[in-house]
Amino acid sequence: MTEKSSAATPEGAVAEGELTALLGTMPYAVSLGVELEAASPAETRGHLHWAPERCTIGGALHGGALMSLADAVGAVCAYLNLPPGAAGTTTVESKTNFFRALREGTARAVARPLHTGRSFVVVQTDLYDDEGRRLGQTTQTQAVLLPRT
Ligand SMILES: CC(C)(COP(=O)(O)OP(=O)(O)OC[C@H]1O[C@@H](n2cnc3c(N)ncnc32)[C@H](O)[C@@H]1OP(=O)(O)O)[C@@H](O)C(=O)NCCC(=O)NCCSC(=O)Cc1ccccc1
Repeated sequence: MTEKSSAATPEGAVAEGELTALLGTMPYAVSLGVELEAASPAETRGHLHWAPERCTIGGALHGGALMSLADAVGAVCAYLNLPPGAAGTTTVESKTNFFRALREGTARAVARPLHTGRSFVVVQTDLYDDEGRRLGQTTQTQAVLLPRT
């Protein structure tokens, strides 16, 4: 995410009516089918429904799709934790463990900040199935982008 909008302040949650516009700053996530449910600095939630065209062999949701879900939800969480004066954020590192395959239902992402610094925001995103079983976990590092002069 490279542009600050007036949709939210780092102190507060994003209004429900602003979630679509916020996700719309990431067209790839939108085209994949990621949906944003709630976004605040403390916790951001989103989901991606299982679909055959999002699968790899054996009907398992593709790992890249899960990473994309985690990255999009994590990026919003990082954005909401940017320090004053920041212009935006971008992913510079990401690591995912896949604990179980998703073959039906919905992958649900819950992102929380691990570290909010002047240079980097680190976000941990847990991925769950509809039964609350953990599908995986992503830890990503987001750079704090300053305005270009
Ligand atoms: C199977 C295993 C790898 C290992 O499981 P463990 O650590 O030993 O854990 P545990 O024993 O607790 O079992 C947990 C569940 O697994 C089931 N199960 C166990 N063994 C087998 C077996 N031999 N065969 C089948 N299933 C087996 C087991 O029944 C249980 O389910 P249940 O409770 O019965 O319903 C598991 O961690 C897994 O499926 N992870 C997700 C992998 C995944 O979906 N990756 C993404 C797609 S790849 C991709 O897209 C590439 C890519 C990536 C990134 C970017 C771009 C591209």
